[in-house]
Amino acid sequence: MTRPAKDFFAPLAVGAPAPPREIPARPSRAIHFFDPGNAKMAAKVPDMVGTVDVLLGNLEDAVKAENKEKSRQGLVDIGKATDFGPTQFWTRINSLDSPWVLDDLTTLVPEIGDKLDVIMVPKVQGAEDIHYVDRLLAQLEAKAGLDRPILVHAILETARGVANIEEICAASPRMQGLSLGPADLAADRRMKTTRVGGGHPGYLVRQDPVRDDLGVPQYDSQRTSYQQDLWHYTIARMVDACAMHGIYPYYGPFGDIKDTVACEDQFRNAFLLGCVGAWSLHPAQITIANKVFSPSVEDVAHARRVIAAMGDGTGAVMIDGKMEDDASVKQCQVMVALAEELAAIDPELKKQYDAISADGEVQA
Ligand SMILES: CC(=O)SCCNC(=O)CCNC(=O)[C@H](O)C(C)(C)COP(=O)(O)OP(=O)(O)OC[C@H]1O[C@@H](n2cnc3c(N)ncnc32)[C@H](O)[C@@H]1OP(=O)(O)O
Ligand SMILES: CC(=O)C(=O)O
Ligand SMILES: [Mg+2]
Repeated sequence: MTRPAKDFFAPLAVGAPAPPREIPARPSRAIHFFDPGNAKMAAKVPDMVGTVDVLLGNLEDAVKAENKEKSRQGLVDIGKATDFGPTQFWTRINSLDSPWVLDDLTTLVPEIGDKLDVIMVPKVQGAEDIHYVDRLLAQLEAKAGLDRPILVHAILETARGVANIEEICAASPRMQGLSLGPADLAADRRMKTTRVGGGHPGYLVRQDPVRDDLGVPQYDSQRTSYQQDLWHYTIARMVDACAMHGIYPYYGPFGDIKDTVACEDQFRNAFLLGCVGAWSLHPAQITIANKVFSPSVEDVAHARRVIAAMGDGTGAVMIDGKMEDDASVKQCQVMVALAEELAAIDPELKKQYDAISADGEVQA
């Protein structure tokens, strides 16, 4: 059950910081996963600061059971030693039914709670999971004397989690966003796939058969087929639930690291539908996410042109043969606002966007 409005923003423990009234729109095009217990990966973290929007120390799946303590301690060491500058610092804790999660939270909050921006909670099933984390975080924050609340991000990776999506988003003012967990979700739904995200060649639609002169279908005729997106439904639900609650949706992992082309396509589908970022499992995927989740110069130029032409934003104008009105100007404002947020943290993008005049002309 949701708390009544008068209590929704009250701290859940005496001395805990006040929960946020609004979740800031911090750029998070790539949430880059690393195992803090893996010495080679951990050594790369300081140099990655500033090159990626989010660095996430992963403690859950992909960390072997025998290495859980080592990874947790590695995360504490990295958190203490690193100045994260403009880069956000997140972690993915172990699942709430695991033997490790309590130690994850009771270690991380006192040790590096002042550095952690967001805690990602896997396999969230419903509001009850967020309520548990919310109260425990408040108690730990109060005990540690933190003055800033840690935000919470839920991974949707069970059918129940997807069915309860709205209540999960609404469960706490700490809720920062949702990620798709396609691998566990596929298993939980009993989908017949064996991949970590991405498409499947068998999930397609096929053109109707050609008919002969008598109208008889020629089933063995050449028929084009089009692969479909397995994740469209879930991402679309996530986008609506997040937009309704003022929080942020993310595509999750794309496991075929070598298939950079399909990764870019999958990320772009998510970007176009409304996601703000995706996960990166390997350094090569940071470049892809940064490219895809940054609006192109052409799109920003067009958006500025429409905004300039629309004056106070009402009425209708014709630009390049297309009707623009109040609704298209709002889309253009979304594009320009994102470009401005990204320009503030990405000097290369700033240079590109600065070359676009207020009325959409691109200077050479
Ligand atoms: C379904 C889910 O839950 S998804 C989320 C959980 N999964 C993860 O977090 C996986 C994270 N990524 C990884 O573990 C690794 O990238 C793997 C296993 C996929 C591939 O690792 P490798 O075989 O070492 O890849 P590769 O040889 O291309 O690595 C090149 C270099 O990048 C480093 N590297 C690879 N992945 C990462 C990473 N995520 N972060 C930082 N450095 C990395 C490697 O250590 C290697 O360093 P070196 O040049 O000093 O030797
Ligand atoms: C992202 C994740 O944890 C999954 O796909 O299962
Ligand atoms: Mg998972």
